[in-house]
Amino acid sequence: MTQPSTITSRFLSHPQQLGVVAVGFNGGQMKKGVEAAPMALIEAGLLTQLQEDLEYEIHHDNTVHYYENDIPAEDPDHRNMKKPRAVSAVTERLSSQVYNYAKDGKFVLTLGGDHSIAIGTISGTGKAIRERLGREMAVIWVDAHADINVPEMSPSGNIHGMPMAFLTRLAREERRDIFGWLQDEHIVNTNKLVYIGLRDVDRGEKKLLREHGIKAFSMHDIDRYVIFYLPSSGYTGLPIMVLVVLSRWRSLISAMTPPIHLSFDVDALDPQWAPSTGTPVRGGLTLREGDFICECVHQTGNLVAMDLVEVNPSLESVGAAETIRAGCSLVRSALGDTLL
Ligand SMILES: NC(=[NH2+])NCCC[C@H](N)C(=O)O
Repeated sequence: MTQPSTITSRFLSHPQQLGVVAVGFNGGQMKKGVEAAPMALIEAGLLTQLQEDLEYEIHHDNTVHYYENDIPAEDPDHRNMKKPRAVSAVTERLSSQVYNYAKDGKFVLTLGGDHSIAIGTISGTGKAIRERLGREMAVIWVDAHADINVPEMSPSGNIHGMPMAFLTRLAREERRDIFGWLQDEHIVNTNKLVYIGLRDVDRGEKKLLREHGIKAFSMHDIDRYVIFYLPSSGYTGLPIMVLVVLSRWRSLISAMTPPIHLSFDVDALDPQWAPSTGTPVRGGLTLREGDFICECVHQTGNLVAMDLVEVNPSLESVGAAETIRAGCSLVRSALGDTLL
């Protein structure tokens, strides 16, 4: 039915080896259920598909990590952050789990969990890439939200809205137990960050994106290419968006020759395709557009790691299965599955 990827990986020494980390963590936000996503994705057959159809050699401890022993009993708010010590301890542990796979030149796939876990995954791959290749990694963040709130300006205090602020050092904290463990080797340069799919960006975040010249393709950008190119062509919307965004993207990506960590929040998809998520926002990507982004990123040959986050199977009874299926599809596309 399918076959392994034909794309040559530019940065992995063992591109067919897949390190998988299953992170059942929900402490970056307040809704229960997101911790069940890794098990739901695995039960839906994701790892089997990667192994059997795409011929990956899976390295997984067959455990969903809930990090119970890392979560402190007492965790009062700090600088407007909720559960700061828990998120810090879990992401610190996760960072070394991801690093251990990435340092061997394996691809690392992390199944979340809420998006706060990206503090762990991206810091772990970033450190390994610096050590292995002596270069900085780029991050493609596909999401309805920018998740770059500095704690004081966050409207919710939920850390899943802040990971990119800590990872770029726009937010800093000296306390070791509250992200003070993040070192230079873990950090992402703001000029190596690209957003896709944004449509719910807080006021303070908009200011940060502007001030730091952070590249972002919002849903407006995706719509614009469709509308501009539609009248002059016989194609329907999607292929045109594909053509235009692809060409925009190709140059962006070749300019961005660094290794890429793809952090995909399922809420980048429209709730029509992925309703079972904690902070859904209407007007998002179709499933095909999401898959297409993943396919393009795979085709660069630069991809070294992927996170899939914010699937929450308990929020919707009917929509949960659909959201899980969409999540599986995104991961397969990023790992080289093709339609033909
Ligand atoms: N990963 C997510 N779903 N993030 C949603 C963040 C929502 C809002 N911007 C906040 O900071 O609270």
